[in-house]
Amino acid sequence: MSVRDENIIEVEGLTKAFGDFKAVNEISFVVKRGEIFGFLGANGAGKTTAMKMLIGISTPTSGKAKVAGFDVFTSAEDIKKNIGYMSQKFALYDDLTVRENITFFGGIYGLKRQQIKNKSNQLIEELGLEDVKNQLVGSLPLGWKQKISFSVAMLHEPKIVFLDEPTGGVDPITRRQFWEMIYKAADEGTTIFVTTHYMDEAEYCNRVSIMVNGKIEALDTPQKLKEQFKADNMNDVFLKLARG
Ligand SMILES: Nc1ncnc2c1ncn2[C@@H]1O[C@H](COP(=O)(O)OP(=O)(O)OP(=O)(O)O)[C@@H](O)[C@H]1O
Repeated sequence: MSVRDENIIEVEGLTKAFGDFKAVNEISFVVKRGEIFGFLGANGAGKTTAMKMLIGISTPTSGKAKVAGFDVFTSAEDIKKNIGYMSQKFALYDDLTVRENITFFGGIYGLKRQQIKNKSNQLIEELGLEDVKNQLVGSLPLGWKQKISFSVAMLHEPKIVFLDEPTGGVDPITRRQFWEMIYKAADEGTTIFVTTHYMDEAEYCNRVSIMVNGKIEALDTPQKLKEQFKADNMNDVFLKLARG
């Protein structure tokens, strides 16, 4: 693993309030280049809200954050060009073929026609999609869609990729394959910021933060967290924290 000593995300006292309710309440952390950073928390803990601020689509109420060197308040557009994002709900267009999806998103990310062609061919080969490249994405199993979706989020070779529960509802073998793709991207220097509800996946991260009611209550390597909470596995760590 090639975690480098360069801060690619810097967050300090970041807060998002909806009226009187603070969905994200003064969170602070840094993420290093090439790191796989797990962003955990129970439903409603504030993960998606925090992630939306970091990808430049939601303005924070207060605090500071820099992503890929750009300020979330003043340079949200630059952030969007330098990151990839795979959201929980939106994956790909079901009524476009695999190749059409790649071409469409390549265009959105500003790739040139030849680059899109090269990337599509590379991706189809790497994912073994030759036989299904002209099929509608809607006809493919969820696990395939997720893998294509991840590759599409990486089309423009972003410095960081944000994955919001990328493996939700997918079988364990496909989840494992998905994580192999994550490792490969991290080895190549891409920073991975990932939320998950699967605690076995938390073990695969370099460091993990755990959010409870808008605050980060723990942040360390899986090994250190297990020691700190005298737990056998990340599931126990999570339960101890979430239950208070
Ligand atoms: N636009 C909004 N207006 C008001 N409240 C909101 C808004 N968006 C989110 N919230 C609230 O903020 C809290 C955190 O929500 P968020 O979606 O960030 O949690 P999460 O940790 O991502 O949960 P999940 O795992 O279910 O996606 C929730 O109580 C949610 O109802």
